Amino acid sequence: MGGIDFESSSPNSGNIEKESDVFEFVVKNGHGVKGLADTGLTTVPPRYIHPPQERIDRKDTIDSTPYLGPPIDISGLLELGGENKDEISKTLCAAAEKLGFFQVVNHGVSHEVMENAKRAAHIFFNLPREKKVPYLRENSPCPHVHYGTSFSPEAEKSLEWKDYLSMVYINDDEEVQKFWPTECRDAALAYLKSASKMIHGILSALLRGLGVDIDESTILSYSDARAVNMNFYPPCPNPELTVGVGRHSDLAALTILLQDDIGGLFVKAENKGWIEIPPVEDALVINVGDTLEILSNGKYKSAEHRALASTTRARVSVPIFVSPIPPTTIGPLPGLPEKHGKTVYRQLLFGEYKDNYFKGAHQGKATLDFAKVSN
Ligand SMILES: O=C(O)CCC(=O)C(=O)O
Ligand SMILES: [Fe+2]
Repeated sequence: MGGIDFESSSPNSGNIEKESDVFEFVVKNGHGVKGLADTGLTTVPPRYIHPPQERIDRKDTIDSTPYLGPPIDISGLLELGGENKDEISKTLCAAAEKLGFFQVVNHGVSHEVMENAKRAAHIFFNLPREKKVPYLRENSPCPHVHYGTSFSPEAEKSLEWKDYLSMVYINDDEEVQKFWPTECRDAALAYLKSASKMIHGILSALLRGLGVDIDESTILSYSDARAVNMNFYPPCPNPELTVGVGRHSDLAALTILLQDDIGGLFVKAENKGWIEIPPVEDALVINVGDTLEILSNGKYKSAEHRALASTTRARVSVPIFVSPIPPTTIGPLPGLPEKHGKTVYRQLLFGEYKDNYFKGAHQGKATLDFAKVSN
């Protein structure tokens, strides 16, 4: 892992001692936290140090057994006339209700497709800065692709030890996809496409499992927009002082997360404590996002989660965020408030919810307050 190419970077590179220099170097000049890690620093700069209550310590986790079952084999859900469809659907609904996170196997995405997606993430983030800066939000040729670091650097007191690339997919419009970086376009598209059947199967099972009438076109409308993100957590000298991703719940209806073999994904279990979702070869992690919590009137949990960087290896994860498009109304499905005897969330546009979600720094589960009915 050599040093960074100071020649081609900013005028103040080579001197990133001051906090403002760190921000300039990592965020503004697009070196990312990868560029910072490559300088060979031995302690994280103050801007990366999180308050003690936000830091992640594996020793503080609680036993996952009551919350996280074994990976769920969903092959029967995806096959035509699959035998144990009902049983699988019930298992998925119970997991979405209990923790909001579960793992699936036999989901239709091949080992090769998953390996290629992770490899593409490593390839992209290992590119020289010059190849990545064209995708910074302010430079990006298309609103459907951007490269960045941390969640909302301008708004955050402490930054996340993470760079990411986000690629939005609406349909097979090659005009849009042609703006995705060539280094990861094919791998991201193959992953997205082979996950499609599983996404529909899981979303249908969860929505139908709510026990109210819902038609096929409504189910489909909640997954009209998909984004593949590639998260990159470079090796970190002090993972105990910083966070890879801070506490948040996802905006999406569903998230399909491909994590590598390093581990470090932690989920809050019913306010009892944090559990780690262990890497399982060929499994995908599925989690309920805020949108599905809202649609389900609070029955399914959009759990708070966060991620830890590793001292020795670069960790990658590749989530697919499955959402409606902005003009879609979200709110408890008709009939649910009556069934539950209460209305937890109001009806609002997904676009309104999204704008509020991205307004500032991560707020844990507080984002959901925006959609709560006022009492
Ligand atoms: O990297 C991970 O394991 C989690 C990433 C995550 O939570 C996200 O991208 O929303
Ligand atoms: Fe997340």
